[in-house]
Amino acid sequence: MHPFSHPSCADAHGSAAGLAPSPRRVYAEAMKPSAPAGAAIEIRGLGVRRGRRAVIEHLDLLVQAGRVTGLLGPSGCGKSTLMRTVVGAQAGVSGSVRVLGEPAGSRGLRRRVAYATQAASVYDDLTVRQNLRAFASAVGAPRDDPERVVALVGLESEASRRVDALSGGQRNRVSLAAALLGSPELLVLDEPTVGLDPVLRAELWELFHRLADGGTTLLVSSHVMDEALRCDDLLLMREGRILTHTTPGALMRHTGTEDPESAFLAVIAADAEGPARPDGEGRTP
Ligand SMILES: Nc1ncnc2c1ncn2[C@@H]1O[C@H](COP(=O)(O)OP(=O)(O)OP(=O)(O)O)[C@@H](O)[C@H]1O
Repeated sequence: MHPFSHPSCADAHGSAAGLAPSPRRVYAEAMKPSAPAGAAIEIRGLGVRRGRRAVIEHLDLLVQAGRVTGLLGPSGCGKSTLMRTVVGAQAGVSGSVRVLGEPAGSRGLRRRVAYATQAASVYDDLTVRQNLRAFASAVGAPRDDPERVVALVGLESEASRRVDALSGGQRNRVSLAAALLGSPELLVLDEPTVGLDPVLRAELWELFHRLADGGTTLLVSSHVMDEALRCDDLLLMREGRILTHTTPGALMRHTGTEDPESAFLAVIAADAEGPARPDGEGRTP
């Protein structure tokens, strides 16, 4: 994996065959995102145990290639665990997790997948440029790639500064820049916009979409529900489950709410209405 490193079907809700669809089924069908061909991440029957706890159980998920998929949910719901699983860095995993057509964590994915963790993994006693040169060499990125990625994350004026002299948000952007080295096909970014002001946050989301337009797949976590509106596809997660896999537009339309926070609450309420039916009418494509 890249040094950073590169280091669902959600619930089923439906009516019995031959009967008019229930409101819950209509809701579930409407919440399905558009499904362009090609899944970058395919997860079947995932379970993850951390210590004695089952943190994720029976999770199925397809993440479409070339899109920005947001993974949103409250603190402790399992976002980081799911991301670590996708990059092959999580122990205690059962089920099938395939990434770009290969088992998660395979050697063949080393340079194709990049992961930026919540805590910036950079050398404090090196400058931004020195950090990026070191990581570029580790992943076999082109020689001029450090300058390219520094510009992408808007850190040109800090490139000669030591990382320990940077703010928390700037350090995180160094980490993000490192993940961009070598132009990986899948970027897994754990809360990349934490600690950033609104302008920088908006710029980073623009960057994510530019990368996706160029064919990169991005899985981006956040616990700030407002960021949901910036994603192409949305995964709303709670207590180790994907409650729904949708798009921002469909989420707002079908919950009839005016803000993502209320929409999330509406999804939780709908989920609590009844048990899922194992009839394949899931919300995930
Ligand atoms: N090392 C660990 N050992 C045992 N349980 C853990 C460990 N790390 C996390 N957990 C538990 O796993 C669950 C999921 O944690 P995870 O870090 O994946 O959540 P998260 O949604 O990313 O949270 P946050 O937004 O706060 O980062 C939590 O209940 C947490 O307590």
